[in-house]
Amino acid sequence: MEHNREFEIDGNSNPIQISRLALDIGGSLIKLVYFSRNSGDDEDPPKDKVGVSNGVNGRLHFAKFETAKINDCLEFISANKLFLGGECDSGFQHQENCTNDRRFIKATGGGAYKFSELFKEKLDISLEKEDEMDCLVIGANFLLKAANQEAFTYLNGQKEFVQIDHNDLYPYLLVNIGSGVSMIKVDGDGKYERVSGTSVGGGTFWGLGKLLTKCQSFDELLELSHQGNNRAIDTLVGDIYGGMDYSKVGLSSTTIASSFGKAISDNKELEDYKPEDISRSLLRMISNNIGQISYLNALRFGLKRIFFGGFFIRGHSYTMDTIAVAVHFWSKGEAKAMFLRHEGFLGALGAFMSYESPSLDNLVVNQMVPLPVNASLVTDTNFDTLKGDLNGTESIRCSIYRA
Ligand SMILES: Nc1ncnc2c1ncn2[C@@H]1O[C@H](COP(=O)(O)OP(=O)(O)O)[C@@H](O)[C@H]1O
Ligand SMILES: CC(C)(COP(=O)(O)O)[C@@H](O)C(=O)NCCC(=O)O
Repeated sequence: MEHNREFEIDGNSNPIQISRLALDIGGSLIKLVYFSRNSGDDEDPPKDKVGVSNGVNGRLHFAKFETAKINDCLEFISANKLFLGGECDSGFQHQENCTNDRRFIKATGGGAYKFSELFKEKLDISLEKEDEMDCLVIGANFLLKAANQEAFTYLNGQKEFVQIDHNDLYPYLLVNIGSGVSMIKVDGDGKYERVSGTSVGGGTFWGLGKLLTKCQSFDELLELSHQGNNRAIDTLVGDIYGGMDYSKVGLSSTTIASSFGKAISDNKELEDYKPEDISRSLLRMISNNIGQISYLNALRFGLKRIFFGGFFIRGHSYTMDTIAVAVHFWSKGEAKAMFLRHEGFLGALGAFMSYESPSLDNLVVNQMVPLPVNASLVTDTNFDTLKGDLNGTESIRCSIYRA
């Protein structure tokens, strides 16, 4: 995947190369965000007040790898020269006066510490570490302000994009469902507090699911859940109340009373249960639990909007519906669960935005234009495109210009 990286930015003869790469190396996945200019993006570059072009059109690319396969990621970075392979640091290179500066790329997540030596050894790159919570919030705030058709609600199978009023964005609760779950109260740019979390997160679904179903990949486990019936293994209120509701406390007979509860009484072994039913029940249990804890934290701080990020969700309808129903049910409709198109890339985007580029001061990323409509619907099938190829990249057209 070669990028054309030589082009004019200010109308004079100084070709400037831009190719920024930022990483979020988490407990399960490595997320990459990188900017490059493709030949088809040279029309109508951003201009300053006197009409001189002061920016560049290009694309933000999003890609991910399993952290366990970090060598594949290193190979991808090297093969595509995403760190520029040049002599300059931070991915910005003004060819005339480019000196052989220390090469570094911005990285966040625990892996930025754990794999720092590996990047140095394999690619001769230093990882410049950015705080994980800082990056999550920067990434979320950026997307909620810069990208249209980013946030959406999903309830009873209905997906609706939400237009966010920038003046009414804060406060909100950001719930990042990764290997574990962080819950962050966001009051403004750089103003946030991690108010809670839980270790029952995406890694729990993947880890327990792998143990109980023998699935070898997350995608296989998620695919299984489509076909499953959680009632084959969950104990419902009706199973306990002889088919009746427990109406006095508002529990219908079809409400789950105990996840995996049937495994107690049935005289069955693990092998006697269908893997798809186990996957479905596990997904429901974990999603419902996160929905409830998220609502309780929103209630604690009087927050009405909860944005869910992290790669656990994957635009998966059952996951989103379960979380949204849990928030709606427990808040009696007061709080609203919302999801993000670029849910898993919040941290990597935040790291991307943290570059300070001496050669191009005040560089800002302006309005991001989402992919054509046919690619904007976040449905399971759309994510299949990412599912099939872990290096699957999506890209968004955007412009970068001097403020
Ligand atoms: N292709 C995938 N491979 C592995 N895990 C995936 C994949 N897609 C979604 N997931 C889920 O996303 C979680 C990781 O989400 P992420 O936001 O990347 O967190 P982290 O930063 O901890 O890696 C995994 O634990 C798993 O539940
Ligand atoms: C430690 C972490 C912030 C790391 O982030 P991740 O790689 O899971 O995205 C996250 O796993 C987490 O918040 N775990 C839950 C810790 C708790 O019980 O609050």
